Amino acid sequence: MAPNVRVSNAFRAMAAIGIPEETVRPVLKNLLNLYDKNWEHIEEENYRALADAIFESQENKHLTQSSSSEDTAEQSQLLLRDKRAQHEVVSAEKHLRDKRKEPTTPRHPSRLERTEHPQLCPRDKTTEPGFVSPQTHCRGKQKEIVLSPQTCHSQEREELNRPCLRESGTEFGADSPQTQLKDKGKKPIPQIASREQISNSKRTSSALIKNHPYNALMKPKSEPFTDDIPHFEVPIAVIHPNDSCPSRNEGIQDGSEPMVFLNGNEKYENDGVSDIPNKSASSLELANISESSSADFEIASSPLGEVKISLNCNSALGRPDFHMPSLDAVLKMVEDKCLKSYKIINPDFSIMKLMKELCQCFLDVGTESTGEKGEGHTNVTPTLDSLKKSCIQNALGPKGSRVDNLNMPAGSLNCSLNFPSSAKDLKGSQSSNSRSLVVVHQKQFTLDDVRPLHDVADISKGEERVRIPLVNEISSEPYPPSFYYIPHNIVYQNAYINFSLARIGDEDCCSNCFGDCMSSSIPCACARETGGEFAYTLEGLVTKKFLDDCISMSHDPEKHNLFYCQDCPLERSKNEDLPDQCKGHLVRKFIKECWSKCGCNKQCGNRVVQRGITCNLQVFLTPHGKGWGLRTLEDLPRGAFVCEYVGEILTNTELYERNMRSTGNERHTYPVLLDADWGSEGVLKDEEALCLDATFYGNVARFINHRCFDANLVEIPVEIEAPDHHYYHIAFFTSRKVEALEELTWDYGIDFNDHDHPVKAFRCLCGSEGCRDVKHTHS
Ligand SMILES: C[S@@+](CC[C@H](N)C(=O)[O-])C[C@H]1O[C@@H](n2cnc3c(N)ncnc32)[C@H](O)[C@@H]1O
Repeated sequence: MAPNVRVSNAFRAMAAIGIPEETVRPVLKNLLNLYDKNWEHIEEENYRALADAIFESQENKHLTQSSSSEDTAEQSQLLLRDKRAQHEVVSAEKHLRDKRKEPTTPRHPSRLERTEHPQLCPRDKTTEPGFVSPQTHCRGKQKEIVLSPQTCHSQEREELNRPCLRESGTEFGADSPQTQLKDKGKKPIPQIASREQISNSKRTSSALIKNHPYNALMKPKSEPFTDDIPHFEVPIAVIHPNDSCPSRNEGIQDGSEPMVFLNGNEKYENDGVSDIPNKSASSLELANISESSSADFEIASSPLGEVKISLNCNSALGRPDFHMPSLDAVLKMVEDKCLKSYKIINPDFSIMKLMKELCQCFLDVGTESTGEKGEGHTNVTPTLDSLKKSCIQNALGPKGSRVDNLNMPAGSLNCSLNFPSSAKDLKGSQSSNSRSLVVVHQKQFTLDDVRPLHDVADISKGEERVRIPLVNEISSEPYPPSFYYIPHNIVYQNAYINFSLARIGDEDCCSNCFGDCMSSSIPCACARETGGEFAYTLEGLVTKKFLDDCISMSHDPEKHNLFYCQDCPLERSKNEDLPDQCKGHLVRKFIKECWSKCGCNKQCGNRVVQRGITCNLQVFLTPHGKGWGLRTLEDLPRGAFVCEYVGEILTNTELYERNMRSTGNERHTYPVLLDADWGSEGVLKDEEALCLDATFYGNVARFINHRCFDANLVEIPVEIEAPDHHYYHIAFFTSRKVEALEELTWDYGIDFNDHDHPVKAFRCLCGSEGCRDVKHTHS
């Protein structure tokens, strides 16, 4: 083969994995020199040697920040000689093949085109809103993590690993146990994947990244770092363990002596750090694991269990070319190195997880050495909780009093790791033992602990078109539990929703309409789903017939169609090997609203739910023990839209994982299953079997209390953006005329007599004559 063809082929192969020609060129040149123009070595295994050399040269470039291309070339040559034969490299061809594999999903037939669901049967309440997936098995699998011995420079950093979130229709990577489950049985992940490659792929196609083997490497967006806390910089105690990870090193730390160096089980003093100002072992413990003379690795902990990791790279000192690298770049490089050098193929691997493991190890070892670990009432919390505690600390005044209006941005749980002198004022949350190591008493810190208080003038914080005030006229209970107010649903992580315009066929939109579709004498294509008639009246209310049908479905589900999945996602996630039979899903009526591909305007009468809340609502403390509730401040006619049920969109498996992790008092709302139209989709994949959870992220609907039978709201599925019927909006409409100041209620569909249900139902205080919580009503 002619050399120029071979060069082009090499460029093409590298381009396929996202490496530009200008990056390839100098490395290829060096490689050819090194291999004496022996192309076979370069071409074998899909240019493995070349890709390897490029990655290493780039890593090296990051490390030294050498701007000279000659330097880079020299470094690549050096690296090439030292190249490890065992490295595995992404197969360029495979990657290219994967990239081409865009999933295509056929348009789903409209409801009218579909065949009717034949089976009729009594309703099973476990399929109702209020049903929480009952899976309970635990999947706490320990990861194998190998620490890279290579030195690197980093400032101290913390990251709070909040749940990964993305706006509906956008994609963030997976970084969760769910991914493990989802990817179960799939091929191992190729071991070199830069974050750029991932995000490039992401831009190419969200559908692609969904199924992309690299998606497990993508991490939730990092929180801002806290990187300049001077009192962490000098160690109080220094540990030199034999291991790189402080595993079971039974070192003894003596809190009465602030400067204690530990080497394995040996203890010796070091005067060099004894005069650290403003330090006290009771407020801060710090271990320094010095692996080599070139780098120090420090871990600090506070009495609250907060842990800070710091890497000091001595070799950087005195180098004129050194500049502070971006932490993201450092983390990315370490992840890449770990993946390449140590062949870590756990799809969940991330350097932040490794750091957290490290913190956990640090605390484990620390508390183990006190001899107090293992008692049922104590627990050393991992970094996440520690950080949260730090936030609480910041939220408290000098004597532990709450500081109102803590200025913490919504959407951020991150906070700096400060150790205020009042740390000890947090009585009950922690204690120090005689050696000043910290034992944190088991306390479940929830969102309530870390979120700022609500804005009583508008609980939506300006997110809605109307203000939604909060009042408490009956007790001193100050605020409802904290949550993030979101006006629109947000995908938690793995839920698959495709909002692409290309998927909306001509029969699913009215591109030829203009102005208000309702003013036309002939209903447009968007009315097709509702039998050729709009579900809304000219006044914007749900039509009587449509509303009656929906209310009847809610009251007497057994009189309506239930669809039985052949392979029910709910049962599948309970027991993958031997799933139970589907318990049935109610086939509900849909409203289909006009949307962006339609020619009408935003004021079109067939756009009600998407315009958001328009009536005046108020969150209030209910008088009879139901907690907070929602009421209207104005009279509402029958069929009026009140609000949507907004929350995180989770897959059924994710909900199961969440339920497994949640503690009883953490759950404030009921997840709602979006199973109304599962029958139209054939066998649903887990990422298509969706539900909403408004516990942590939600809107005002999370305050709507349950009422058996005669609730004044009814929920109606509304299709807006996605013609795929596994995703729709849940909208609440009034089922009758509601007067100002009446509490708004909704029938959660709970079967209070189902004592086998994994989620214990609350004691119903709805007061309805037809209350289904018979045992409690009559006791
Ligand atoms: C979606 S939340 C409603 C808002 C809630 N009351 C609050 O204070 O945040 C559901 C929870 O409210 C309470 N709740 C709702 N309806 C109730 C009822 N009819 N009787 C008693 N408690 C009720 C239960 O604790 C339930 O778990």
